Amino acid sequence: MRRRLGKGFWIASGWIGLVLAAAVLADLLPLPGYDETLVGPPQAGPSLAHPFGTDGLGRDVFSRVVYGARVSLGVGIGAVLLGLLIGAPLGLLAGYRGKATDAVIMAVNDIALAFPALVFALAVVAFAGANLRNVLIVLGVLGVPAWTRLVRGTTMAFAGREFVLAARALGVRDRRILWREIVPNVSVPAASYAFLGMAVVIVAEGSLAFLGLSVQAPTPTWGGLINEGRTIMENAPHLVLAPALVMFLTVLSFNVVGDRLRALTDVRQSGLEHVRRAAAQPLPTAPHTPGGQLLQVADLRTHFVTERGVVKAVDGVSFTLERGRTLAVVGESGSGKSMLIRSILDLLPGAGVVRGGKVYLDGDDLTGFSPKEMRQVLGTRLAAVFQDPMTALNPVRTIGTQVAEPLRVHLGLSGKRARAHAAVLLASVGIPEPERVLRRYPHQLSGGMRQRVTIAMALSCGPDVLFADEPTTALDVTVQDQVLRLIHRQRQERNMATVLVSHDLAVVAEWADEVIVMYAGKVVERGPAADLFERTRMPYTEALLQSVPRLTDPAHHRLRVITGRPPDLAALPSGCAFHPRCPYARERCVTEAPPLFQETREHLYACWYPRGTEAAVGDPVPVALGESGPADPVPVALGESGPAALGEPAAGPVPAGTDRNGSEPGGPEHNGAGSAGPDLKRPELAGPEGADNRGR
Ligand SMILES: Nc1ncnc2c1ncn2[C@@H]1O[C@H](COP(=O)(O)OP(=O)(O)OP(=O)(O)O)[C@@H](O)[C@H]1O
Repeated sequence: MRRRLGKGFWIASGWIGLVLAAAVLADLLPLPGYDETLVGPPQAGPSLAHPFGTDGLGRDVFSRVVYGARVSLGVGIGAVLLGLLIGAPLGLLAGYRGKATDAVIMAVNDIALAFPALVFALAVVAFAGANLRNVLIVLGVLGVPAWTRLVRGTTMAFAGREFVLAARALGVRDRRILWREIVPNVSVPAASYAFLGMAVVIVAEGSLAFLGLSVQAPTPTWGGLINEGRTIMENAPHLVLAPALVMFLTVLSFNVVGDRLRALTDVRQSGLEHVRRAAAQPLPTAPHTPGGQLLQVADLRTHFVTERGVVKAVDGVSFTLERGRTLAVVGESGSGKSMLIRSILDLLPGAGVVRGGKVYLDGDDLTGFSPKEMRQVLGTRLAAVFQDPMTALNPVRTIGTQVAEPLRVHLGLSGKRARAHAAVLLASVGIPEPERVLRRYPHQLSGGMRQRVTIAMALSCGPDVLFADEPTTALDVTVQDQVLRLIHRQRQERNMATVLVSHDLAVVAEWADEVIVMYAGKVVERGPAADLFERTRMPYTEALLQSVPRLTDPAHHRLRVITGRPPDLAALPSGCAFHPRCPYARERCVTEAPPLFQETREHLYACWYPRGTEAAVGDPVPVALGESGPADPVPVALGESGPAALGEPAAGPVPAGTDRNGSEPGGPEHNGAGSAGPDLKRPELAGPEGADNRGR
């Protein structure tokens, strides 16, 4: 810290400390009184007895500058504290609550900012009387809008960070999140701004004093001293130079300290697109009766109302999950994987977002839960691990306080017992010397250790379902496997269900029982992992599989990529959203969006011309030459939200050339595995087949 702050910071801090100490201890210092006349010859220059000389009445200027510091620093510190006390809570509220609260607070704030501050200060002080209290109040109140703006911006940036999301996913109350997660992080930029603000207030007070509108004589102030000396400046320049120099050095020091503290903070925007505050209508909800599954998601939709239009980040996703199983969600970046998880956990960003559909946990309709009820579920029955363990942990709190948090919140353990339990938890996820790790800060641990900590936190209250959103993306490859093994082992030991978001198909092939492939917010293929990889039907899934690098590829082999760009979710192409990138697209794909068809009871796909079936016979046919092709498949009776989507058998016939029981279709045209299927049996990607060859 010392090295990063630099020498300038320490010199400036030293100067501020010196001036502050002199101002506070002035009465104890061996100084003549600030209003004691003729302690030396009038207008005498600096000497040993009077380092800053004397003024026209023979008063000691050094003593007057020291006592003047009381007013300048007193007003500086007092006004900044006043602005902070009013502005910071308003900023926290606006930044954390968002929506209407933010709109109202910021509208009032913007009006306040439009006032010409100094003119306002002059008018108020002239009217109410020039004294220390009035000057302090006026300058303090004038600082409120800037404080509100600063704290609001910082709060917003941190409210979108993963450690806040993680705290929310643990069911921690808003007030506690504000105090424990946001305030400590806001305090560093706030401290920086406080120093910069003090410099501004000292100058403002000096200006008022110079105009005779601050504390009145005989109490000296720096601005007042400069004003006094101005008239005899030609004969005694030290009368102006001494207080001006001290004031200059003090203001400079406050600026240097504030600036160095600011450089320590790296508050970036959350990266979320700007969302228009539109009065979005709730999406209709599909009627559905829950069955006996642990987690059931029915027709889940998450739409963002943005300036570019409605972004359908999640659009009608349905699936079910049993205890002890792992469901993998795969897809390119931006396909809606994370939003699906956040939508299930009800952890969506506030403004402009609408959610529809149903989420059932053990038969309980979570979509009907109040925020308070949802907080009881998060952390206890549902838990989440996020991508980057560095951002998922609060950098300014020790591991111990963070791991103990859910234990205190949900299990009501006392500080000591929570800490003891936290050590046991850390040990259970393979962290050596847990007691020592509890005292550490996140940056003192390796990436793998940090992710183990977040997993321990997520598992602390024994959740039924663990959501792991790309838990290994930010980790070294050597650590990735350990973390996935850990999640897998914990899943087995605790009989949890796991939802694993990943874009790494090798990981999915190794660890998942079931797979959902997402494209443009929709499920385009879904089924048991082995079945889906062996009998890939959707060309997008096939393309994803083909783009996985293989150890058997020759050296300098060009990686296969999915051509084209992922679609703009606010302006999706007509028909099948994948058709502009699909080498097999025909006319029907351009005009009609395919529903989900059944390959087997569990294996569903959204494609008019699925791979490895008669419908896909022959070479790719260009869109322009298209026709609707042979043997149209028959959609699942109720689309994704229907019973088949939730594990019940579908009505209606199955596509020609396919087998509802999932047996291998015959005939030379059936490659049976899509073109990518056999690759998944490669030892380097999938390992030996079978549901549980992973009992590590
Ligand atoms: N606040 C928001 N406003 C508008 N659109 C958003 C917002 N948040 C996310 N989106 C959009 O939702 C889509 C899905 O995002 P999501 O984060 O779920 O993708 P992802 O598949 O998890 O990608 P990645 O693998 O990169 O994390 C993206 O296109 C994104 O632009």
